[in-house]
Amino acid sequence: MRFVASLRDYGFAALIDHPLDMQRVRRIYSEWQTCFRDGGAEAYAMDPERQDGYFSTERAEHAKGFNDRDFKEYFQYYTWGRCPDGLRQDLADHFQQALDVASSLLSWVERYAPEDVVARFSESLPAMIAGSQQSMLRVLHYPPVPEGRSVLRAAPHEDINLLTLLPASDGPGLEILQRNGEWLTVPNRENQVLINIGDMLQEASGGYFPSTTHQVSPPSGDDIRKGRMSLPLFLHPRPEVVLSERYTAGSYLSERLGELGVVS
Ligand SMILES: O=C(O)CCC(=O)C(=O)O
Ligand SMILES: [Fe+2]
Repeated sequence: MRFVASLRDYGFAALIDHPLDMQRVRRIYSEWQTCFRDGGAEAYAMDPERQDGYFSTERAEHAKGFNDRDFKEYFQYYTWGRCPDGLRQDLADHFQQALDVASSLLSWVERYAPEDVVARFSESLPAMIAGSQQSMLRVLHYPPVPEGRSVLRAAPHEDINLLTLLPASDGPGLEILQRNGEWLTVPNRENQVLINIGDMLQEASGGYFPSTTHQVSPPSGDDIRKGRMSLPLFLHPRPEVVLSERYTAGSYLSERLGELGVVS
């Protein structure tokens, strides 16, 4: 099946035909753009313990191994977390719909993975994320690049979680690192949804599914003064889920968050 083959080869796959409401995604972009611009998110400053809320450009993570923070601001939404009232419904609805899609995708991954890889999974992949309180939706805004400054929008990194669902952004910039060491620009088709493997699925599959390095490059040419919005959903297993002999999802996550400069 081509979807699973692409995940195996690239760590990424694109879905064109899917049930996600992309009109809602575009509405989320426009309403949150306003919220970030008006300072409405600032009342929800991120909680270092719980990790929900608003991360300003000063609080944003830096990729593992990088000292400079990415030039971005974002809001981390959890089903149990804080959110401005008027913006909650769309996030909650999108979260639920994307979670359902992700569950189906994970069952495909399992169906088309080789037997010896499936035998490693301590439970079925959809069951790992079912009822998890750790899955998180991130409303991301990359501000226009200030004149004369060179910034990283998202430095090269791998996602920590099991699987990520990334609906089309409102602008280009995403690139993935190919096995030949060259960056590949991912076409930003309006209604597509990208799926990528995170480190936890790489760990649980004994490396069969690669967690591919990706980055968001700064804009150039006419786009230089444009901001960019995106909306990744990071699917996390329940903390007690055994990923491998070395890690549970919980032990893995706390080790990795320490590396991102977002927990004290
Ligand atoms: O903004 C994007 O397109 C990708 C964001 C991303 O890779 C991340 O937040 O982990
Ligand atoms: Fe990422």
